[in-house]
Amino acid sequence: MNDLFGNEAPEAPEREPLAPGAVILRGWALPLETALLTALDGIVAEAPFRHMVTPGGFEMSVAMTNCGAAGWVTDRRGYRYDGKDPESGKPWPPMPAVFLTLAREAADEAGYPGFVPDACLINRYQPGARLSLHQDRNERDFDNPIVSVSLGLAATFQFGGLSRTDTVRKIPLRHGDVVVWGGPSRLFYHGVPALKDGEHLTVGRVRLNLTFRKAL
Ligand SMILES: O=C(O)CCC(=O)C(=O)O
Ligand SMILES: [Fe+2]
Repeated sequence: MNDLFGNEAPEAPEREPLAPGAVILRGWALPLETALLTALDGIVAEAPFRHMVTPGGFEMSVAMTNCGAAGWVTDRRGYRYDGKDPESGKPWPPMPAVFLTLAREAADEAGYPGFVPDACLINRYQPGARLSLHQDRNERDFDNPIVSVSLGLAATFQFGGLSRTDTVRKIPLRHGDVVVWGGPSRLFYHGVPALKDGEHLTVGRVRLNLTFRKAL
């Protein structure tokens, strides 16, 4: 929206209810864009993106890395959180302050005050990459919400219910959007169908997604 002088006025981010306990905060991460992307570069320099293998032996199309005390990993042995990057044997890079602030403030805005994540899974979708319908359930307890930040190319987010066969809503997620789900929707099925090709002005030909969890 323009102000009286014809300048872009900073708008209050839109809050879009998604399901009981779940909300989309449109553009919530935009003010932190540069700080987030700079911090991400530092993480990826230490712990590069890699395509992990599912317990069933399939290579994931989404490339992943982590920061924080715990990182989500998958291999032939299963899905789990691990304090160390299996590629390097070293602890995952620490969670940057700007990540923590963003996650805490978004959770607070969504009605989950006091959220202190110890894990941030970083997903990189190149055109064609997808994440099939799943629940986030490798965390120790489900009292804390999931805070999910979208950067770069737009994607469709599928959000269903507690059962895999529940009706799935399809919501476009764009650069800077944040989705928070917890409470009654903490274990709702969700996924991302194949990413459409495109070019994002600052991020390039890719979508990045950060999911903040309290894993331990
Ligand atoms: O990329 C997304 O928007 C969702 C990511 C996700 O569900 C996950 O990493 O568990
Ligand atoms: Fe997920």
